Amino acid sequence: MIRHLATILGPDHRGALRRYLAWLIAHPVLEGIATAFLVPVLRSVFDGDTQGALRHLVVLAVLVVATCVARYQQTMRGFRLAVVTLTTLHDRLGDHLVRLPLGWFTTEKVGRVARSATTGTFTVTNVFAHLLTPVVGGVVTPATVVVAMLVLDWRLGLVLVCCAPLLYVTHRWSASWIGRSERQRDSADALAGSRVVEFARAQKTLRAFGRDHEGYAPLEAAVEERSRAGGRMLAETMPRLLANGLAVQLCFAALVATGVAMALNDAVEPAALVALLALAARFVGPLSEAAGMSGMLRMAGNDLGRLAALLDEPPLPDTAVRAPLPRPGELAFENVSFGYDEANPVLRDVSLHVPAHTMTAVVGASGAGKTTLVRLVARFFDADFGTVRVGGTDVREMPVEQLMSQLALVQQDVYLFDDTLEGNIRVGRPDATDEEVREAARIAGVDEIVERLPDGLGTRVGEGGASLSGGERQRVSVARAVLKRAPVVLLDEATAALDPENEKYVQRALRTLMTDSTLLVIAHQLSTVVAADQILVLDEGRVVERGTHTELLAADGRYARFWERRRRSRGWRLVAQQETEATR
Ligand SMILES: Nc1ncnc2c1ncn2[C@@H]1O[C@H](COP(=O)(O)OP(=O)(O)OP(=O)(O)O)[C@@H](O)[C@H]1O
Repeated sequence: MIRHLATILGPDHRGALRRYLAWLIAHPVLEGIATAFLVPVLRSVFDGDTQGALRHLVVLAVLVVATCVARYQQTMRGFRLAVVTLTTLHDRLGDHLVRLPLGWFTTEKVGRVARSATTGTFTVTNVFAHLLTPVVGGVVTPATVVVAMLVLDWRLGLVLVCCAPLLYVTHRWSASWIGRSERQRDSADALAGSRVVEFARAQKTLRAFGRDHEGYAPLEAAVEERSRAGGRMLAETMPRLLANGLAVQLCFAALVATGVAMALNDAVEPAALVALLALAARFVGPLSEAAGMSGMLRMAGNDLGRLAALLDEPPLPDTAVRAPLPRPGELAFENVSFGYDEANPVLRDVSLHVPAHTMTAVVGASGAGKTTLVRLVARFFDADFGTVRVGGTDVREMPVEQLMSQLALVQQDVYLFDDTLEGNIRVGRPDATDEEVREAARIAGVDEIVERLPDGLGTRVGEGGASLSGGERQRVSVARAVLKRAPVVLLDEATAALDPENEKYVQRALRTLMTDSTLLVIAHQLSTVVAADQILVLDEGRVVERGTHTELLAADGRYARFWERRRRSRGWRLVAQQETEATR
């Protein structure tokens, strides 16, 4: 747990954490010694030794003051670390997330981040404020009492030493059970949470097929499992917490029995026995309190573990030194192989060269690896073998920020912020002038959307761009790319979202982009394919054909068959093809 706390607080606060831990241990040690001093005080009082009692009382007073100082230091330092966590954890999480590879952000992982950002922060502050003090005290105070007891009366001390393994084993046994059932409940919680989100997202589909009033079996199953896991956790936790408490009380009973037997055999003075039992009470009290908290501590440990694992997630290897770009705007793959897992390669020995200011269209069946190709350029993931070059330089040898300044990405699932249209286009280049924003909007056909909206470019688009159609959202994304004027544009053309109107604007934007940028397009529109300088046909992760439209048609291979199929199914699109050819 301490290792997790060190990870969560970060290197800047490790020294403060160490000092806090030192006080956290010093306090119960001093408290244990102060309690042990009660024995000589009480012995002197029972023996009628006033001088001795006074001497011991002075030492006791000094120890009590030292204990108070330690308690103050420990509380204040714990409080400060809790405040540090509250104020910096979200920043640290944010800083860490921006350094993770983009491919890391799956729905499940994003859900984990959201939960860690909320419950994790609460847990860390709770650990500092309420948990560590009683739990550390619950172990260190009794340990000090055992040492003191061995010094004051080795026989009773020995009883406590013999009790230690029993207490340890009971604690480990109950804590591991509680930890396990808490992990099961947490997984059930996470599953139920993601099923609720899935259910909300699936509403359109469920209603379209009239399935909305039948319930949603995966959600119901997840909710049921969550309530089962909650019940199981309660049923498994309570008896084990009670067993913990019972073990502590058994140890105390053994101590009392031994003491009484010793007193009956005149092996110890009754007065001394009372003093020693008073000390033994300090052994039992903190232990019982700590035993009661062990469940909470284990749960907090799991929470901290998850949060620390998130912060330990390896970031994208990055370099600080800007690399020279010997061939600006050029894009190349050299014998690149990649798989999301080792057993299933998705790209196999792919080599390609996209000269600056040209357009390359990638076509291929669904699952051929087209999107993966684009992801490797933007370092969503790094290639397993081979090299991806942008501007003639290996993408791994330039800082991520430099790489991103070279790229503009237009994806199918465009994310728009709950901001104005203008704000969303400006994401491409925040310092662009108003005139440049308007020009980018015009080129991408956003001005045509603007005319229909009440506040023009100042109209808010709703969360995720909810008030725009799929094609309109992609036009905004294209406008961002136009505004960014990046040397390389990676465009995953929308399939269904482009009606002829949208397609016309995207084509116009592609022509504009080509004057300044190099384009790698996952092409779905025949007009885009025909307009490309080079077409790559991808099949099961390999480039199986490459050339211009005319060359590939003449080769009468896969591309010719792809073209024929698409032409038949979307014959009317040939009009667009002719238009495009006419404009070249
Ligand atoms: N994040 C991921 N994790 C694991 N496998 C993935 C991931 N993304 C894609 N894949 C798998 O990699 C293969 C290639 O996917 P990719 O999305 O690159 O194909 P594509 O040619 O773009 O397909 P489509 O045209 O349908 O979008 C597919 O088998 C897919 O299931």
